[in-house]
Amino acid sequence: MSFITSAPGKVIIFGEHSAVYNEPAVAASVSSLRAYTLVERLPGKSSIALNFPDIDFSHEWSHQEIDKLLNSEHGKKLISVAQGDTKNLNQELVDLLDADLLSNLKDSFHYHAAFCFLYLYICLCPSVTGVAFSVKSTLPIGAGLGSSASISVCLALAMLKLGGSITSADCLTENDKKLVNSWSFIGETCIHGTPSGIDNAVATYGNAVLFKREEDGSTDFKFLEFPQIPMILSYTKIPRTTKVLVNNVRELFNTFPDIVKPILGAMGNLALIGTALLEHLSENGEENYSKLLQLIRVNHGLLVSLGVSHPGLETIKSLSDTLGIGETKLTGAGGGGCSLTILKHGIQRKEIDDFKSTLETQYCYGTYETDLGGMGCSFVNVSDIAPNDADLIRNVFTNTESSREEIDNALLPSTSNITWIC
Ligand SMILES: Nc1ncnc2c1ncn2[C@@H]1O[C@H](COP(=O)(O)OP(=O)(O)OP(=O)(O)O)[C@@H](O)[C@H]1O
Ligand SMILES: C[C@@](O)(CCO)CC(=O)[O-]
Ligand SMILES: [Mg+2]
Repeated sequence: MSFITSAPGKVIIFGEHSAVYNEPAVAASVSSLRAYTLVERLPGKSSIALNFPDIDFSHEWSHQEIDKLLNSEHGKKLISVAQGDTKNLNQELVDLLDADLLSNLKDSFHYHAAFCFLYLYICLCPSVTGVAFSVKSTLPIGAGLGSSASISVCLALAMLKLGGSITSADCLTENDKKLVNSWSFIGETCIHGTPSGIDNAVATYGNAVLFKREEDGSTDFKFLEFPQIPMILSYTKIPRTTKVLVNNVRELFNTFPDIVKPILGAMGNLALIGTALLEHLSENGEENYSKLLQLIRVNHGLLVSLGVSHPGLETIKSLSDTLGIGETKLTGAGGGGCSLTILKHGIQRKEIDDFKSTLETQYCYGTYETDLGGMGCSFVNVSDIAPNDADLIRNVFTNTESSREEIDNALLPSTSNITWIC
């Protein structure tokens, strides 16, 4: 029964934060940055173990601890209600998990990851015991590239398989992906409270989407096709959490609704106009491309007005302006984390390298060049991997120090020997 699940990170091109207020937004998966979850039997044990080496956290719940919850009348009732609701967390179940299974973790940095894991486990495969889940990711964590959504998708897919809701062997069906998307939304809700659902939708389906959350909590999205856009992702390494930033915007909204609503509405319009430009990027000579760049600048300005930028992000923006290489906006929740610079046409490699090396040497920031789009969630059975490769993979999951290159060589769709099922 050993298998691995995987899901990509994402870049929001237009509409972070406004997406939470039901405005349209555009995002694409990042093909080279992904999370992976290895699911294996725990020989001779009946506990449930989670191993999150990226955040230096592991935990094991005994069968007895979990059974106490599963066998109580109150617990059974709450679980059955929660199993039927993929829009909201069941607060009574959350309180029970907090009091019983998460009490030692409540105030720790690890709480939200453990909470996401446990809520999904209790809803999706509570009778499965004697299993270990190990999560490894090449995404920077808490950086705006959807690390929380990619682990939520990996865990939801793994647990839906273990619980028997997903049985497909050769490909994931539309219905399978719908289940993964719905339950990873619940995982995202555990981690950051009020997600729009855009990050988990992109991590589930891959590609690029125009996304909109509706008033009733349902979501609507359309896949977009556009050519690769030359871009650089810069990572300030300034930590922040999406939960806090989304809450800060909520407070601003509540204080000045008449001011903040039109800003969010402008972002939504910008995402729609940006979509039309992306879909016709190579038409009208340079006109559509330069309009796209203008919209990137406007979107960043609107995000600054909501208070979700950071001096570190402004450093990147001001360097890209000074060098005249393109337009920069923060991406994801902001407050640190990453920015996205879309390069002007005709920029030379040397100019890009100057930009990157200044950020890396003067500010110790990281940079990524990655294509957008590509495969969403996927899985592979360990029995279908050549024994040598399987050893390499186990190493990656057990060695807390494994580098991005080692993880990519062992697991990344484009560089490993694995045939992922998607
Ligand atoms: N590899 C990982 N291992 C364990 N937990 C992780 C991992 N990646 C993400 N997480 C969880 O997700 C949290 C970060 O999620 P958060 O939403 O704040 O940032 P993000 O998803 O990286 O950025 P954004 O939401 O702006 O795209 C971490 O604190 C942790 O709880
Ligand atoms: C800030 C936000 O809009 C994007 C985070 O990547 C939150 C969300 O949409 O869930
Ligand atoms: Mg997140």
